[in-house]
Amino acid sequence: MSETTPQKARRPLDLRRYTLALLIAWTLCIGASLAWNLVQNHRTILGIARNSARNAFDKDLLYRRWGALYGPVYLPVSPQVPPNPYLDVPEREVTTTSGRTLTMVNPAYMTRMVYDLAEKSHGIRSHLTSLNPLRPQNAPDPWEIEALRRFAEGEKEISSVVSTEGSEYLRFMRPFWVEEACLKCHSRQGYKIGDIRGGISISIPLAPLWSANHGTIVAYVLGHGLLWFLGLGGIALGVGSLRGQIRRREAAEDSLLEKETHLAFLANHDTLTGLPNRHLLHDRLDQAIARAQRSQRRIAILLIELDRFKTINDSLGHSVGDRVLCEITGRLLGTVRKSDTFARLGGDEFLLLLDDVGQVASIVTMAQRLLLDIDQPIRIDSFRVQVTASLGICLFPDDALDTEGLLKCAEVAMYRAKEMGRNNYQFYTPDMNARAHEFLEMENDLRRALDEDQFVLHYQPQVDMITGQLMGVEALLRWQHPQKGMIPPGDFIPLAEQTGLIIPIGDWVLRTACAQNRAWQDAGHPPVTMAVNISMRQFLQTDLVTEITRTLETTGLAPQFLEIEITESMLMSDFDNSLATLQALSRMGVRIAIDDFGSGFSSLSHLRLFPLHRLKIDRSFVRDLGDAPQSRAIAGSIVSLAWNLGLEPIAEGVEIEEQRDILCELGCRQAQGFLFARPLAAADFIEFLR
Ligand SMILES: Nc1nc2c(ncn2[C@@H]2O[C@@H]3COP(=O)(O)O[C@H]4[C@@H](O)[C@H](n5cnc6c(=O)[nH]c(N)nc65)O[C@@H]4COP(=O)(O)O[C@H]3[C@H]2O)c(=O)[nH]1
Repeated sequence: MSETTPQKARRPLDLRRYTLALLIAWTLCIGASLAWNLVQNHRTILGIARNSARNAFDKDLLYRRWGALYGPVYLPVSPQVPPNPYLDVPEREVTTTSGRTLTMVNPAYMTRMVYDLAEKSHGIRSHLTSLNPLRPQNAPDPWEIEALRRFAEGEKEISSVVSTEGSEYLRFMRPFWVEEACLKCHSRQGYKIGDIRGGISISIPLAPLWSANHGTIVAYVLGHGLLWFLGLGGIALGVGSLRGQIRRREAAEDSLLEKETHLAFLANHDTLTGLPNRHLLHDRLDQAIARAQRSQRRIAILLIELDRFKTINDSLGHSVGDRVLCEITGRLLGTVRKSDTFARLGGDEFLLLLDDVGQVASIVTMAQRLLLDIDQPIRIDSFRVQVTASLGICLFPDDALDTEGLLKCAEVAMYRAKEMGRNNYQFYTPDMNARAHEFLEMENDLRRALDEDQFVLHYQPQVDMITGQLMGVEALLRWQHPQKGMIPPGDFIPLAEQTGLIIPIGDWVLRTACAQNRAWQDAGHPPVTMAVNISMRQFLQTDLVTEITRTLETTGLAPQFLEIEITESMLMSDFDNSLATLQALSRMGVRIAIDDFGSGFSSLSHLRLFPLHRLKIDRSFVRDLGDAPQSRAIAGSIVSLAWNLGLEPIAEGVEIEEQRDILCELGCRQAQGFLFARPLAAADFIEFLR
C-alpha cells in the first residue's frame, strides 16, 4: 500500500560534459584570438612590404623626373657601365681630353642600374613595363598584364602575394602616366599627356620580413599558450568549487529530504513502535474498502486492547510500559502477514486489518494466535510481566460499509470482550450496539451528574458486635439519577474509573465525607472515624497526600477521624510509591484500612511494612461463614493475621446473627452489615448517632 512520502527527482548535473564544453569553448576562444592576432600580424607585415614598395615606386618616379628634367649623364665605360645599345643618339660615347671614354647614361638606363643595385642589396625587384614596350625586357608578364588591364579600368594600385622561384614576394604595381617630359623619348609611340604608359611593378621579398617577425609570432603563440593554461587552471578551480558547491547542496538537499521523509514518517507512524498510526490506518482502511468493494471481497478488522495495561504503566513506570508495548508489537508482527496492516491507534490499542479474508474460521485462528502471543510472559530487567488483551472483530461488508462504521463496530465488540472477562475475542453483533449506546449515554450522564449535584453519600455504621458501640462509619457513594433513580456504585464506578471521572468524583466524596463528619462533631455528636473508599486511579494518579491535607484543612476535620480504604492490589501495584504515600498519611494521623481483604493476592512480607490500622474481611467469606468450613477457616486466618500484624480486623456484610456469633468466636469484634444497619442517608444517620 502506497504511503505519501516526499520524493524529489534530482537531475544530476553532468559535470564532465560541462567541463569538456567549457574546455572546448576556452580553447576555441584562445585559438580564435591567436588566429585573429596572426592574421593582423600578417596584414601588418604585408602593409610594411606595401609601404616599402610605395617608397621604391616614389623614388623611381623621382629618378625619372630628375632624368627628364636634367637629361642624361656621362659615366666612364666599364664592365658595369657598358654603352646602352638601345640608345641611338649622337655623342652616345665621348672621349675626354685625357682619352677616357664616357658613355651616355639616360634616366631609364640609370634607373635600371639602380634597380639592379636594389635587387642585389635588398632583394627588391623593380620592373618597368608597358603594353607597348620599347625593349623586350620591358614586356609585361601575365600578372603585370592583368594589373595593366585593371589600371585601364581605373584602379590606382594593385598588390598581392606571389610565389616566385620558391620565395614569397609582395608584388606591387602602380600605373605610370605620360607627363610632358616623357614625350621627349616616347612621343613616337603615340602617347599623349595623361595616358597610362605602363607601370612599375615592384616585388618586395617577404622572407626577411617573416623572419624578422618570427619573434612576434612566437610571443603570440607563447602568450596565448600561457593564457590557455591559465584558463585551464581557472576552469579546474571553478569546476572544483562548483563540484564542492554541488556536493554541499546535494548534502543539504539529502538532509532536507531525509528530514522531510522522517517528518512524513512521523505523520503516519507511531514513534514508539514504528507501526502505522491512526492517520495512516484510516488511509489504508479506505483503500482496502475501495478494493474490497470492487472485487467483492471481505475484509476483517481486529481491534486489540491490552487488559489493565494502565496498571503496568502506573506501577512499573512508563519506560517499562513502553518496552512491553514494543515487545508485544514485535511478537504480533511475527504473526501477521506482510500484506496485512498492523497499526497502533494510541496507548494500548492496536488494530489489525486483514485484507481479503475467505473463511471466518481463519479470522478466529488469527485472533486466537494473537491472544496467545500477547499472553506469553515478558521479562524486562527484574520484572516478569504478563499481559492479556481483549479483541473486537468486525467485518466488511457484513457489519459496516465505511471506515468510521467499521472502527465503531470493532470498538463495540472489543468492549464486549472486556465485559466478558477480558483475554478473549468477540465478533461484532448488532445487539452490541444497543449496549454500547447505553454505555455512551451513561458516560454523558455521569459527566453531567457532578455538575448537577446528583451524587449523594450514604453512611453505614461500623459497630462493636459485643457492646453494640459505634466504632466508625463508611461513606458509600450513590448516584441519584433524575430518570433512573438511585444507582449503586457498582454500576457506575467501573465506568468512572475507565473515563477518569473517578478523580473529580473521588475528590467530591472525600470533601463531602470529611465536611459531614466535621458537621456531626460540630453538632455535638460523639466523634467517629469516617472511612472513605479510594479508587485505584485516585491512589496512583493524584497526589493523594496533598489532596487529603487540603481537604482536612478546608473541612477542619482532625486527621484521626478520617480512614482511607484501599485494596490489596493498589498496594502491590507500585510498592515504593504506595509505601511512601501511606507513610506520609499515617504520619499525618490518617488511618488506613485494607478493604475486601482476602480477595486479592498480597505479599504478606510486604504487607507488614505498610502503616495499616484495620483489615476488612471480604464479604464473600462472611456470607459463607455458616455453610462453608473453608470460609470459616479463611476468616479465622485473616483475623489472626490481623492481630499478629497489630491490626484491628473488621468484617463486612454481616447480615445474620450466626455470622456475628462465629466472627466473635473467631476473635473479630468489629463489623458492618445489614444486621446492624444499612447504609443511611445523612439525616437518618443522625438518629443512629444518638
Ligand atoms: N449484601 C450486603 N451488602 C452489604 C452489607 N453491608 C454492607 N454492604 C455493602 O457492602 C459494600 C461495602 O463497601 P465496599 O466493600 O467498600 O465496596 C464498595 C466500594 O468498593 C465501592 N464504593 C462505594 N462508594 C465508593 C466511593 O465513594 N468511592 C469509591 N472509589 N468506591 C466506592 O462500591 C462498592 C459497593 O458499594 P455499595 O454498593 O454501597 O455496597 C457497600 C454496602 O452497601 C450486607 O450486610 N450485605
